[in-house]
Amino acid sequence: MTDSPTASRIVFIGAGNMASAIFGGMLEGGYPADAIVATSRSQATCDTIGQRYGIRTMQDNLAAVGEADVIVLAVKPQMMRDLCLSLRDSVQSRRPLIISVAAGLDAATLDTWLGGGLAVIRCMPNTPSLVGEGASGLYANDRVSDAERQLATDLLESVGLVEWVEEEAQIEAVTAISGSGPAYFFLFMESLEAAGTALGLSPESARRLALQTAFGAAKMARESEFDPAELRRRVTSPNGTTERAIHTFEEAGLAEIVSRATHACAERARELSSELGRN
Ligand SMILES: NC(=O)C1=CN([C@@H]2O[C@H](COP(=O)(O)OP(=O)(O)OC[C@H]3O[C@@H](n4cnc5c(N)ncnc54)[C@H](O)[C@@H]3O)[C@@H](O)[C@H]2O)C=CC1
Ligand SMILES: O=C(O)[C@@H]1CCC=N1
Repeated sequence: MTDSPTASRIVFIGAGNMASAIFGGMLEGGYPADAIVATSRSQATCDTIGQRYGIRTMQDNLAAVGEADVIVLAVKPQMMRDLCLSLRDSVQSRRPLIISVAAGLDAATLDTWLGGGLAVIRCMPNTPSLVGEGASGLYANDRVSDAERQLATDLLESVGLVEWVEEEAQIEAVTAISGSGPAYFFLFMESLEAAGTALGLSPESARRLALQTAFGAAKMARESEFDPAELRRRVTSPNGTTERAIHTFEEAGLAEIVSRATHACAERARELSSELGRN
């Protein structure tokens, strides 16, 4: 399969949004294309992905898995049980490292569906992986070796930040903050763009200003010696314009809204776990 003997052969099952964000980012980071395979049930998707990324694609999961060192399970949580059962025999004979990116499905359930006794890593990535700016939370079951942990770290670090958690339940918090988090920031950008348009800017101009401001603030917050609260204070002149806006956010309960939204997200991850893990 591969012309790159040192690179682990990674098979992505389910070449959708999240898988393509990760392998797209890995390729950008220099991972050899001939060591990555992605599968999809649709031949049209296989063709599109193959052309766009230059990796091998196939519809046949079993053929792909038969040559894998690492399998990244990247289908929707609701599809995962049937997928795992279909892979069970092949996975049991080859015993690759399993990395699941599915929200709400615990490692023990996945391991059981796959026949048991496997090294399973739960990963909660996010879509900015596509541009090398992802954030992934990882949890390993006790069969994962140090070398496999390092391999997973290397793979996910090639698309962004990696945070290991020691308790599997912490993956729900990761989901609530960074897994789903890009959508919160996109929502804020949408709102800022709409507000800019309502205030008289052209939609194009409002979008450019909103996006650049989000990017600039994130870059500054990441690179600065000061924390976000201090950076916010430095924008906020006493009795100035920002103060009026921040006051409006606070009066409307922004912190409470963020808390409720992230708790609802984590709760949905727990619900998925009990809905899907029961089978
Ligand atoms: N989209 C996101 O921001 C994030 C998604 N995730 C997780 O990633 C997983 C995938 O989500 P998305 O990429 O958003 O979904 P998606 O729907 O874009 O991708 C899933 C892909 O799997 C394919 N698929 C389904 N069954 C298959 C099978 N048996 N064999 C091969 N391919 C199959 C589908 O055709 C689809 O292309 C989910 O479990 C989700 O919880 C995790 C973190 C962030
Ligand atoms: O919305 C979802 O369920 C997935 C998991 C985290 C981000 N997207």
